[in-house]
Amino acid sequence: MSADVSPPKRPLTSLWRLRRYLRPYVVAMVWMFIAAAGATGASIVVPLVVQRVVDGPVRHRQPGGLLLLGALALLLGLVEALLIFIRRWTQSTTSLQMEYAIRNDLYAHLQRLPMSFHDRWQSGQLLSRVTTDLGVIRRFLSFGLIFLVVNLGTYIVVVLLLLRLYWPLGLVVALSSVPLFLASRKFTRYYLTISRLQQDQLGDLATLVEESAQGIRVIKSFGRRRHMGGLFHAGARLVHDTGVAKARLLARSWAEFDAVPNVTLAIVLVGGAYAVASGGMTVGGLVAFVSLQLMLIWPIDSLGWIIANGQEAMTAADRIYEVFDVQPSIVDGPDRLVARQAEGRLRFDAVSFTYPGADVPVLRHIDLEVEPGETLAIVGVTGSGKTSLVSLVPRLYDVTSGRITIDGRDVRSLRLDSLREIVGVAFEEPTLFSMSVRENLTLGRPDATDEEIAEALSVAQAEFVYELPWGLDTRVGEQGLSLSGGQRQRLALARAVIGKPRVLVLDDPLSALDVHTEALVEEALARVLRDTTALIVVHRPSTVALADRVALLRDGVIAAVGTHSELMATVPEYRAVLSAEAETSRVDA
Ligand SMILES: Nc1ncnc2c1ncn2[C@@H]1O[C@H](COP(=O)(O)OP(=O)(O)OP(=O)(O)O)[C@@H](O)[C@H]1O
Repeated sequence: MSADVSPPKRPLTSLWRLRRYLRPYVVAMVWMFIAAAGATGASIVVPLVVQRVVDGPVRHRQPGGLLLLGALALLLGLVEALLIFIRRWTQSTTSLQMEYAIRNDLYAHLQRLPMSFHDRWQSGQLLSRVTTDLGVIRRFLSFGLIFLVVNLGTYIVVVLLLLRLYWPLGLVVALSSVPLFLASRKFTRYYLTISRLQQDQLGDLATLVEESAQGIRVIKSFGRRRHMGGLFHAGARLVHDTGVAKARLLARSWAEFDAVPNVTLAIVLVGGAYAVASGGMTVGGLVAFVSLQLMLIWPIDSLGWIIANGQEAMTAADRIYEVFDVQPSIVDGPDRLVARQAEGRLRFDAVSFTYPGADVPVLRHIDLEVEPGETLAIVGVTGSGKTSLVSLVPRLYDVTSGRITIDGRDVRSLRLDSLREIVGVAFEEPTLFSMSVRENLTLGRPDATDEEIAEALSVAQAEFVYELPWGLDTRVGEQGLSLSGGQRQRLALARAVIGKPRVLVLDDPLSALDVHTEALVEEALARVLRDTTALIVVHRPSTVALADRVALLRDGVIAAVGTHSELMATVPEYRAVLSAEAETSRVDA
């Protein structure tokens, strides 16, 4: 998913849908509004006290009367300050708690979404949704929403008071809301599109930064620093241009919003002076009128900011619900198969598979049976569908037709935790997380004992971890100690075999190992494979020796199945594939 210039489709609905996160804080929100309304109420009363001061003690030259009214004004000021403190305290805690809850739910949802979703979405887009967009929503919930309600309330109350004080000028102020309404409508229309565009562009930029951080080795070794710099520059320029357009729109609208109360104020001053001169109004009345009207400047001025804030929150909510609305397609089945009692008979029954969104199937009518304890190697030229085939067993993707069974049970009928306890997996690209070696190893089996860890490390010939500065507690991965490709691969293999899963799926797990280490790993792995059903994608002829039988995959179809020697003797294509692979590995070595 990349930047999309179309405006969001249902922004208000998306924002409204977030109300369920507000629900636990309804009481706090009510207090917040009461405090905000109280503070504004206190500040509105002050001009009315001033009116009494001007028309009373000042006009009649009675300083004694000032004391009481002065004390009242002081009290009102103190009440206002206290209420503002209560509002700010409550709003920051509740909005941060809401942000925390939404962020946790969004992350959990992302983890539930299938591989096909992650294939389609840029990681930077997801990153910006989990960070920036949630921040925008928090700011709206903590400021925008409150000021929207409070300012609207202030506007209505003050206009009513003004009408009561002197209705002809009150009417002028009331009518000034018409141009304000028109200006805000125009602003809303453009701002929504532009803020969505900018948020999408920021997501694209985050993707670029992430990819170039991950691929820094390739960028440097190919001397592509300038090229990547150019790409970043172009992306950053887009964000800059959109930001400038957004700021100009805001500035223009701000000026329009600002002009209205100031023009109205000028009319009021002239009209008010005339009304006082002709006896329609007292001096105190005019002072109160003008003071009250000045109180409208902030609510009107901030209108642009509040609308902008609200619109950004709508866009952010829309972007978040785009993710929330994707239903996890790979979900738990009803059955549980106890890992210890599973036999591990694996069957592909007329399996076909097409990647979501693709037109052509990558696997067609695959029929395979792997007996408990048997090892089946998958061999085929690059792109023939080997990785796709093995990814279907742990349900990284679901078959398009046919079924895969373990002990006669369709994998889709099993609970995912049960399936993943039975199936251990290692892929060619060994991903390690920024955690300790132990945490990386026990990712799928948090309850693994030290003996099980030691056994797995011995199978994968990965005892080097004991030599690391803090042994099993050494932090590896992106933020930790850098390991070599072969070391990472051996850790990933150990992670797969830990706790002896009934079914082992290995996608070319030894590709990064030197010939000597590979031989040692194979020897140890052979012992594990005796009791485990295994499906191993194999490129090197030496690894084929681990397998009891081999299936040759050609263009997504099983072309031949048999023992290594049978296929070597009878299938020239098999010989060709393996000798080509052997050639490649010799060159690699
Ligand atoms: N996530 C994906 N979405 C769409 N098509 C994909 C995806 N992953 C792989 N393919 C396509 O499926 C086909 C088979 O790919 P696959 O990775 O299964 O082949 P392979 O035999 O494992 O290749 P290799 O030996 O190079 O790893 C390829 O044509 C590839 O372009």
